[in-house]
Amino acid sequence: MSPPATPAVRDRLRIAIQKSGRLSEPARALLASAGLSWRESRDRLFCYGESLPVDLLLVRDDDIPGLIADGVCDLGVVGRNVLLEQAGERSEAGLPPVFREWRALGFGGCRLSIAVPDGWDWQGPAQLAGKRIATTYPNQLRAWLRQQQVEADIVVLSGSVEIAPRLGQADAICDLVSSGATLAANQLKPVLDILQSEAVLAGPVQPFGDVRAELADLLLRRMDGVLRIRDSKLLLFQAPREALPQVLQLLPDAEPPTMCPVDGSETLALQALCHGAMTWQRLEDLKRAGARGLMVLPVERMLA
Ligand SMILES: Nc1ncnc2c1ncn2[C@@H]1O[C@H](COP(=O)(O)OP(=O)(O)OP(=O)(O)O)[C@@H](O)[C@H]1O
Ligand SMILES: O=P(O)(O)OC[C@H]1O[C@H](OP(=O)(O)OP(=O)(O)O)[C@H](O)[C@@H]1O
Ligand SMILES: [Mg+2]
Repeated sequence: MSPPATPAVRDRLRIAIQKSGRLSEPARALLASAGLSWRESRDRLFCYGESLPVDLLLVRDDDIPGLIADGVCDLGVVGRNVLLEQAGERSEAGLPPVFREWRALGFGGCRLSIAVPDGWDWQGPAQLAGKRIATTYPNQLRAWLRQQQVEADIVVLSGSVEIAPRLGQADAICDLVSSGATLAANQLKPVLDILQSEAVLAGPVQPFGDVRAELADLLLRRMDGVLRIRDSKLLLFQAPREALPQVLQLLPDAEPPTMCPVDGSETLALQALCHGAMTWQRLEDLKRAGARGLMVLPVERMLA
């Protein structure tokens, strides 16, 4: 691992995202929603920013924290699991922190979990004492074992961790779990989560000392706007004035609605920005409460 480089003065911001994999498309979609567009290079490893001086570097996700540490990239979209693992590696090596989580991005959700063979009668972490635990996340596992005051052997693997107990390489594992299907297919059960992970925007610990600070601020403000309304919907409908209390009770997650009378009648036309899920059940409840002509529209952007 190279020492942190003094960040070069640059007038463009460079963001690293996963080239291909789980975080690749959602990361691009999020950045595009924040108004970024790019001219793709032929090798598709570098995309030149057209709408703003913000370029993309397409890389393996594991390389992203190191690229930030080396000052090659300014920001990156990476799983919290990867970011913390590499932060742990630096800290074990006595190196100062150089990257950190700037924002949680709400996709790529998974857990880093301890899993044991189905047949184990799980009593708690003390049961792992003296056992071999296979993982690709040795730094987080080591820190967690230390916290639990449990001494166990960490077997570091580069992949296919779930098969280790069946191959006799380990007694338990510590790996990413989402649906749990991979564990089940390998006769393992999750017993403890040591990390809740999701994709994050990672950036340097030290603020940028040049024009990149303004660019990063602008990008963050836009991303926050996108994240805030990602699941929001604009609800349009009409309702008799007398039904208003019941209708509004069904919209606790809405911004104060805009209302206007329809042709001087006792009917109101309403427009409400709702941040929670707009399920069929909720629409049916609204209709029962007196709402008519309900229309649910997606919201693309919002400036606070
Ligand atoms: N089963 C899962 N469900 C949801 N998210 C996951 C799952 N597995 C991993 N992730 C998240 O997605 C990130 C990227 O996973 P992916 O499998 O695409 O990475 P990879 O195989 O290491 O890719 P690369 O080729 O870039 O190294 C993980 O670091 C984690 O944050
Ligand atoms: O709980 P689940 O929904 O089954 O997901 C968990 C699996 O997903 C990831 O593997 P991936 O499919 O990316 O394979 P890889 O680790 O070999 O890249 C992770 O390493 C687990 O093995
Ligand atoms: Mg990887």
